[in-house]
Amino acid sequence: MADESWMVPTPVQELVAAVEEPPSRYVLPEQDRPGSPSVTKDIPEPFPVVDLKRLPDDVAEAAKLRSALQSWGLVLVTNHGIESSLMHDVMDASREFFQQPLQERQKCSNLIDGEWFQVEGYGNDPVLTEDQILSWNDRLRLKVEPEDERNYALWPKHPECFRDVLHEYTSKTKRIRDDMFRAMARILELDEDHFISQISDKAPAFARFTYYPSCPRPELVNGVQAHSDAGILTILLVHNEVGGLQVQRDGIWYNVPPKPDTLLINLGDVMEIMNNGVFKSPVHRVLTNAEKERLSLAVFYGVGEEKARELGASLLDV
Ligand SMILES: O=C(O)CCC(=O)C(=O)O
Ligand SMILES: [Fe+2]
Repeated sequence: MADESWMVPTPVQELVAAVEEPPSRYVLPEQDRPGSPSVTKDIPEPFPVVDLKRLPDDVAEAAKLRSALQSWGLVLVTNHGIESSLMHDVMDASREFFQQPLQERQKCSNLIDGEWFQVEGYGNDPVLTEDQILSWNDRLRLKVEPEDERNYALWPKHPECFRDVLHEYTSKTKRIRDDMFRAMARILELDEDHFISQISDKAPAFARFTYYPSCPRPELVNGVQAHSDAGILTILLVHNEVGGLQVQRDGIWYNVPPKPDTLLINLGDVMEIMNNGVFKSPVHRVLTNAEKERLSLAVFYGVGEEKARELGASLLDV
């Protein structure tokens, strides 16, 4: 039988302990490496930070949001309704999960029979071809919406609070999603419920916890390869403000500065289609770091397959 072990790489967390250099499967072709030859800059100040609670009544705040979504497709939000203690709790729970021995983490594995990828669970993203360049991260991906489709068998049992904390966190991010929908509809002079009414109660959402171990040669690899998110919008929380996220515009990569207690919201491809391209779905990537590990939690909101098909969007992760 053909050797198909390439389909199931060793978790990066285990790899780092064993190698001094990233293995060739992680090394980017020269032209795609961070910093070369493309230019990297810091996002020009002031980077858009929007107060979510003030959006409905404050024209200046809404103008900031419009400009951020038109020029970057992403925005940092404050006053979003998630207490800083809950932000810490969800990240601590995630860190505790990744700190467990491999055998424990694999109880949530995204492989069926140790071989076939499923969309949920712990591991790496699907490896589709033998020459695919791998990303320097391990992740845990869980369906959080609709709630009755959660597969709790894949949710970590340790730490014990994991389930409750993630539930509380995602019930709040859903409210943020809806606040953003209403704000975008108002900006576009549509009925306030325009976007909300198009999204069914059965629309899916996934939480993705990503762990980026520190990398001995960050200039050779990507933490996450360049991509745009497929769905409607993504709400991102980064632990301890470790940088690394970059967004591309006009061929230039810009560093996105993380800020304490803020969430980063970026739009996805389906949203770009739904608003006729006024607001962008940004191409972004994550770089690694020689000194620090990085931990993030992204909650991806989609429209569901039926609506995506109607809109002619890609059916992946919607
Ligand atoms: O970890 C991050 O900062 C972003 C990850 C990301 O872009 C993704 O998972 O789609
Ligand atoms: Fe992304």
